[in-house]
Amino acid sequence: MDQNELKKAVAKAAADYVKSRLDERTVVGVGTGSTANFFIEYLGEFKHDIQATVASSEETARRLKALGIAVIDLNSAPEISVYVDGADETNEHLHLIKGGGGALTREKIIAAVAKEFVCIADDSKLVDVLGHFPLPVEVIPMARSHVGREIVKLGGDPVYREGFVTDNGNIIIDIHNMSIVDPRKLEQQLNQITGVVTNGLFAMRPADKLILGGKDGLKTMSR
Ligand SMILES: O=C(CO)[C@H](O)[C@H](O)COP(=O)(O)O
Repeated sequence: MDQNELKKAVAKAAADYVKSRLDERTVVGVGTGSTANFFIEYLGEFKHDIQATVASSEETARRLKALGIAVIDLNSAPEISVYVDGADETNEHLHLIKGGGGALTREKIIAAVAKEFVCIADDSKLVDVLGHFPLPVEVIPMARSHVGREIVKLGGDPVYREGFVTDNGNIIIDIHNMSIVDPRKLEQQLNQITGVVTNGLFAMRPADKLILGGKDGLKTMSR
C-alpha cells in the first residue's frame, strides 16, 4: 500500500469506530489535512446518523457541508464525544506535532474539549524523538520578530511561513532543527512567549488513541 492507501485505511478504521459509538447526542470533532479528508469522505457514508460535527478549519467545514453533514459552532456543542484528526509526527506516548496545514489552534481547542481524541496516521509519522518535522507556532502578526528571537533562545531555527494566513488571521512560524526531548516542557515554554497564540505540540493533551497504518496492517495504540 502506498501512503495514500494507508491514510485511507486508518480513516476507514476511525470512521467505523465513530459509527459504532454514535448516539443521539454524539458530536464529532473533525480534523484537517489529507488523512482527515479521507475520514470526512467515510463520514459521508453514514451522514444521516450523525447529529452534528465541529470542524477544525474553514476547509474542513466546507468539505463537511458539501457532503450535507451538519456543522455547528463549538460554543453550541454541549460536548464533543470524539475528535478524529491526523498528525505530522507522533511518539510512542501519543505526544504529537500538528499544524502542518496551519489549523493547529482550532485543532487544539477541539482536542481540549473532546472526551476522546483519536489520531490517525500512516506509520512514517511515528518517531522516537519529535522534531524532525518543523514545529508550527501560530503568532499574532505584530509579534513575529519578537517570537522569532525567543525561539532562537530556546535553541530552534524560526522560519516564517511566507504568504500563509491562518483561519484566525494570524501567521505561522515553523521551528526547524529542534530535537524535542521534553515535549511537555517545550509546549509550555512556547506558550509563555508573548504573541504566541498556540503551538503545534500536543503533549499536555496528547491523543488518547492512535491508529497507525503500515505495510503489515493497522495497529492501535492507547494511552
Ligand atoms: O495538523 C494538521 C493540520 O493542521 C494535520 O493533521 C497534519 O498536518 C497531518 O496532515 P496530513 O494528514 O495531510 O498528513
